[in-house]
Amino acid sequence: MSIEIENIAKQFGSFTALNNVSLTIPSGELVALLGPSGSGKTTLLRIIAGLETPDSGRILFDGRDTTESHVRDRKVGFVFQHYALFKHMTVFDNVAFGLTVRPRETRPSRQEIQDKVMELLRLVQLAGLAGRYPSQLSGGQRQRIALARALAVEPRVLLLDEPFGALDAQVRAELRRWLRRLHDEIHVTSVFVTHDQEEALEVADRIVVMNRGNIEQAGTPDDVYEHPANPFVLNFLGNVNLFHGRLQGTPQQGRADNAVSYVRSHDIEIERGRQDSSSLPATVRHIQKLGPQVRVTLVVEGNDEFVEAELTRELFRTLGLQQGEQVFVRPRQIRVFVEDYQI
Ligand SMILES: Nc1ncnc2c1ncn2[C@@H]1O[C@H](COP(=O)(O)OP(=O)(O)OP(=O)(O)O)[C@@H](O)[C@H]1O
Repeated sequence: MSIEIENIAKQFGSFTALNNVSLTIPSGELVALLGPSGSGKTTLLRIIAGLETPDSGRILFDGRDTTESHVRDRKVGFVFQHYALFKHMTVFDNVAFGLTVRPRETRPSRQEIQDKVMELLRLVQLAGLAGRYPSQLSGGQRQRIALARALAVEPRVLLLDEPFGALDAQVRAELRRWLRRLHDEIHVTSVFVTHDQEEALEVADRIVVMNRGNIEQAGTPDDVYEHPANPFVLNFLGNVNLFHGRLQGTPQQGRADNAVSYVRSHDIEIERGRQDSSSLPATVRHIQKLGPQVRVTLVVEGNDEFVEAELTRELFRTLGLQQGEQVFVRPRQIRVFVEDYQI
């Protein structure tokens, strides 16, 4: 089912949580709402769900206005960060819950419920744990059960609010790959909230970058990463360096005086000798090893601007860099934005 978000605005007192937000989510897409804390992601998700009422604007499901319809009638499935499984019920009963509480006329038979729950447990790869209680599961398993429970009622839309937020990094990474595969199987239109750019880039068909109640950009992961619409998006999707009024002789030459050049840390090359005028002399200030990567902080000569470069360990070893050394930095890919924008 497609979702259209039309001019949604929401204030909390004098605070603008959503500022006339519009967005179309095609049927079957997996969309990430990505943004810093307080940018309005959860508020938008709750409005789509019908848990919150917008001050103005409409939400359409398959072209039909849902603004006035009750949460119950929207056929929305939810998964939240903190697993809200019923502690006193087994995994089986948790997943069956949405079906067993249906009024008698629409409730499936006992056998149908049994088949459906077991099918869902197989889908989330936990068929062997039907008899366990939530306290006997790991965090990742609980989230998969929460997802099976949300899917049991065959939602037309699945909404996930930081579903893996409370889990450790490794489980998170596993679960997001799993969610992607699951979505490829079931194709239910899904919207998930995250502040983790890696999660959004890896999982989503489309990323909606939010900031202060506005949508900064919506596009495929490649789009937003390769063609960020503004410095906010660029900065939110990776470490960047700013160069104010430097980098003469580079492609942005001749642009406005207030133009600022942005270069991602992994697009900064470090050279032993100066190749041409696009290299800037710099001193190595700090070296930090981060697993397979090495982050090198440098100070560009002539001003006090710090530049961060990210290199592979291999390249770092080849260069044999030492703290305090003089080298040259060359920005590989430069993006220029006129400075009327605050990150
Ligand atoms: N019921 C409420 N009453 C008052 N202010 C609220 C309410 N709900 C949200 N807000 C405020 O609206 C802003 C947006 O909140 P929201 O939860 O949508 O942000 P978010 O992008 O999901 O952030 P996070 O990643 O921290 O959950 C926040 O500043 C929050 O404090």
